[in-house]
Amino acid sequence: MLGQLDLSSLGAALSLVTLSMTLLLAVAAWHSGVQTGLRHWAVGNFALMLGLLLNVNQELVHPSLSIVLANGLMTLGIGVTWLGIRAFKGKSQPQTWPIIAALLTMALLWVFRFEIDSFTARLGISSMILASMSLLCARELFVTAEQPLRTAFWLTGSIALLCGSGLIIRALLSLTEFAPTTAIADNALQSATLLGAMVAQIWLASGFILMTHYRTTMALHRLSERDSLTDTLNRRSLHARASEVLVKAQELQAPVTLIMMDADHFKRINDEFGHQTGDAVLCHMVSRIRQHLRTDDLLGRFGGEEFVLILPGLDTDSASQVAERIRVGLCNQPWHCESTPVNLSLSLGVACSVQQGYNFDALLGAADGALYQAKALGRNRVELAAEQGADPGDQMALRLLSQFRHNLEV
Ligand SMILES: Nc1nc2c(ncn2[C@@H]2O[C@H](COP(=O)(O)OP(=O)(O)OP(=O)(O)O)[C@@H](O)[C@H]2O)c(=O)[nH]1
Repeated sequence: MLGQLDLSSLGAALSLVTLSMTLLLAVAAWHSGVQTGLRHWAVGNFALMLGLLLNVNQELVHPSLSIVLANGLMTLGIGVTWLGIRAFKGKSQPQTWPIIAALLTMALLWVFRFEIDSFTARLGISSMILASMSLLCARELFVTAEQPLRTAFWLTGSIALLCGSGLIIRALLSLTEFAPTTAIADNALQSATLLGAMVAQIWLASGFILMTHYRTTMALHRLSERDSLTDTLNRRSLHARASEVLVKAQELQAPVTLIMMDADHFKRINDEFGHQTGDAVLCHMVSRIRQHLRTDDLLGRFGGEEFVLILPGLDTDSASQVAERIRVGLCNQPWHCESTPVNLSLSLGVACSVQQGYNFDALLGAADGALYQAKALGRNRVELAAEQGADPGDQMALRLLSQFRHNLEV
């Protein structure tokens, strides 16, 4: 059936599909902003389109020259696409490689046209070179990435792999009786190549757009979840994620501990060293805290210099040890502002679900009370939350004491 398809109609359809995909990628690249790779893919597709056009309309230029030029352009097109994948992944750009590959293809085809005229050799060589380029692209795409980006990477990689495999089969078939006698002869192998190229064009362009779309969506999601200065969870996402952790823990009847932390006398640091140093000290503080965390722990910024830590699976005793390690670690590793040490300490309040229950706000309130107690008792210390039902009058007295001490010390 494939052999009955009209090659020039297929060629025209392929040219139209390639042109459409090139335009689609060019429009996407135009508005791509910081997204790297799309411009390469648009340019690569353009070169590929010119190559395919020349290949199926050999009368446009001298037929023999046409085949040399067409394959050079197609090799260059896939090479630039490969550069685009590397740019998308933030890898180096060996710009000269696609040019060298294209020149090599043209030189070989020139030899097998003008020195030794062998159509079979030309078919085999061009198929093998294009197959190698496609497999190089596939290799760059089979990477471990966060979902859903990995799906887009692997989907596009699978298409590149299929293209490469198809071209290898084409090279092998060129040695058999399935080989066409000329490039423009209506033949099953030629029709299959053009149909395959058409489908691959659509899938590859869609794969690249999907990769860009998923990466943008993931970046936006991350921005909406994180505090821009410290890259910890913001208050809203901390609340949402902590609530999920608490629901799961309640089902399993496992403990969860919440630690509320507040930098001591942070206003002094701002006043003495400036706001910029204050910002750097906050980032330093977060990186020191992170040294003591496991992958499942959640760290969020609750207010200016106030942070909340959720420790799933830890009871009061184990969590207090973590809190103490964080406190001591920060005291021992001050931030340096032009070789002057900027000493910083933390007050921490610890509340565990075993005593306070699994409600986020209740845990937060209890840890906040313990934090005020730490502040009132002189700062740079860890305090445990009072048992549920403790006298609220005591809590109020502690807050007043803490404020009084703060006012005296400032
Ligand atoms: N540099 C910087 N400072 C901040 C940021 N957010 C809040 N602050 C400052 O943190 C300081 C907090 O001051 P206070 O609430 O008086 O608390 P404190 O000086 O740490 O005293 P205690 O908490 O009582 O030990 C204020 O000066 C805020 O301007 C920030 O993102 N960057």
